[in-house]
Amino acid sequence: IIYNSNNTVLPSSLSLSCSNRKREDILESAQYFMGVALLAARRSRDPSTQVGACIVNEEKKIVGVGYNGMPNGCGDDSLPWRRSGDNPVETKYFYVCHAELNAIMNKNSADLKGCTIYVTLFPCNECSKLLIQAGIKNVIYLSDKYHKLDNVIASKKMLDLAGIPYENSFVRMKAVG
Ligand SMILES: O=c1ccn([C@H]2C[C@H](O)[C@@H](COP(=O)(O)O)O2)c(=O)[nH]1
Ligand SMILES: [Zn+2]
Repeated sequence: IIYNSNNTVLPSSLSLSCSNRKREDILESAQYFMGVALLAARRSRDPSTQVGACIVNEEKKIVGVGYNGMPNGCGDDSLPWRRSGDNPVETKYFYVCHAELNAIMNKNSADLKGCTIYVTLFPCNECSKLLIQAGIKNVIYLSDKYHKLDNVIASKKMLDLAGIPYENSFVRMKAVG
């Protein structure tokens, strides 16, 4: 049975021609997984940078999704979202849980060995430590806007030493076509 967008059943002749038509614009899997990461990022309350992460296992099944947000139970607006202040305790950086951390904590499988993470921002040094220790084997990222910051330089150093490749998703999609 085929339904149209109003949830009414289509006549059989129409449904036949619809179901026979080959769809040309299906999402390639890397686009799909980064799309899930981008959608997760839209849940973030961070006013300046919203990050989403989607962890995928070797069978290409999503096993964890997360976005940057304040720790559970801390309230949506009880902690500051400011980037700067006289005292670092008044900024977000001591509190916010990174998207990668949340994706790992949200995992629905026993472990993450051999998984790939799709993440909208290049992982910081703390997240790369988590990814390495969790057994993640690949990082696909979208933005590298903080590539000049020491934490990202350190992050890449650790990923390199651990033999974990990282790839920009635009480059990857071009290669896949
Ligand atoms: O690996 C990372 C690095 C950063 N984030 C989050 C943490 C913050 O909420 C923002 C960065 O804020 P800026 O205002 O751009 O400094 O991104 C993350 O989730 N994962
Ligand atoms: Zn991080």
